[in-house]
Amino acid sequence: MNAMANSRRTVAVITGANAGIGYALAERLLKKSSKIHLCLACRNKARAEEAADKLKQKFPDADVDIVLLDTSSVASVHRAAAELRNRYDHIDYLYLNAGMMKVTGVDWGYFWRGLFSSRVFYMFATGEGLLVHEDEVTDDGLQGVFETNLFGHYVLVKELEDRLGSSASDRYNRSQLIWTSSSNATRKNFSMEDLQHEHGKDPYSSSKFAMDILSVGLNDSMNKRNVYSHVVCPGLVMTNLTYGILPAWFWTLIMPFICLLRIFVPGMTYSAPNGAEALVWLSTQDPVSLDPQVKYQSFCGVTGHSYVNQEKMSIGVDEGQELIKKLDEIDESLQKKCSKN
Ligand SMILES: NC(=O)C1=CN([C@@H]2O[C@H](COP(=O)(O)OP(=O)(O)OC[C@H]3O[C@@H](n4cnc5c(N)ncnc54)[C@H](OP(=O)(O)O)[C@@H]3O)[C@@H](O)[C@H]2O)C=CC1
Ligand SMILES: CC(C)CCC[C@@H](C)[C@H]1CC[C@H]2C3=C(CC[C@]12C)[C@@]1(C)CCC(=O)C[C@@H]1CC3
Repeated sequence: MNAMANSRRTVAVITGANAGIGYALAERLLKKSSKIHLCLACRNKARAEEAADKLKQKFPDADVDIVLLDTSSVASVHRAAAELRNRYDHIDYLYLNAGMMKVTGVDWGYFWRGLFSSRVFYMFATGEGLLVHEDEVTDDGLQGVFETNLFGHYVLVKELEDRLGSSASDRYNRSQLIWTSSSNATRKNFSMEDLQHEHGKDPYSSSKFAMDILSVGLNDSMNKRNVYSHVVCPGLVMTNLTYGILPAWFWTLIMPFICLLRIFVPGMTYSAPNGAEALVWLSTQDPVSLDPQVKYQSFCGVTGHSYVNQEKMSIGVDEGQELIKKLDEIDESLQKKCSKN
């Protein structure tokens, strides 16, 4: 039995919920059950309020609130976690969805070569090697993509630990961590020795692969407390993130081509509600029955119907443990730095 079927109120917190996939997820969860309490965890107050108002207009009975959270700042994550602990004694679904990617261009030479090669469909499905990335350093002194996509979320999970899951005896008090990962996550862009991807060319892919490893590690350490972690790949979705790569008018122009491409590349979900399919589906599943080594992908048929596909990952539990140890070290060193200042 999952939390939806429980009589106490079901609480879902979604990071990056004011736009794109996070907002579509919020809408779809409310459509499915008006009883769910949603908390939109967003970095910008005006954008968060606008999203909450829009949801309340569409679902007048909905129970929606906001919390300010910037995953690129550990201080903000601590404040948000304290606020969430204050408001809720239990969180059923924690969607770790906020994310960013800084792209300066598309490698069109690589694209055209790929178009006439055997890796053409893989290229469209993953975008591997097609984008030219840049990164920044945050006020915490960490790499921006790493902190925003992964580390800030990890600290949030740690800070909310006593609001997640339960003692093993109360089997209904389960929590699910649902991470928005990506098909772009590849092992070859990740190194335990360069966790923040200071020296590499694809910080986004690195952060998403680290997310896949982290999820496996969290299952190992948290399943006994009834906390289950899973990664999702929403496919290629038209959001502010993709409009940062190519303009909206271009994506609209090639929409028929993208829909046709679904014959070979079903991850071309295109719309945010389609992209949210696997995120919604996971909330309906008994997490105990799910495989921690599977990535849940939102797929779409040519006619536009979305469905969930499961892709086996190949990640060792030892890798998960090692990553957690390294993230804890970064967390401790930041805390030391804070206490000195
Ligand atoms: N679009 C796609 O094709 C794919 C997206 N994804 C992933 O899906 C997730 C959602 O992205 P998507 O909806 O596409 O993109 P959007 O840019 O539309 O949404 C991203 C959300 O994350 C928020 N966000 C960004 N940085 C921070 C931060 N530092 N602190 C808190 N919130 C932040 C944004 O807030 P704000 O509005 O204030 O900027 C926004 O709400 C990301 O993790 C992305 O990597 C994965 C695969 C494919
Ligand atoms: C004619 C067009 C379809 C050409 C577009 C080429 C590329 C810009 C895109 C092809 C595959 C896309 C892709 C992403 C970004 C845009 C592409 C590279 C992502 C990397 C976006 C973020 C993700 O998390 C995964 C996406 C995979 C596919």
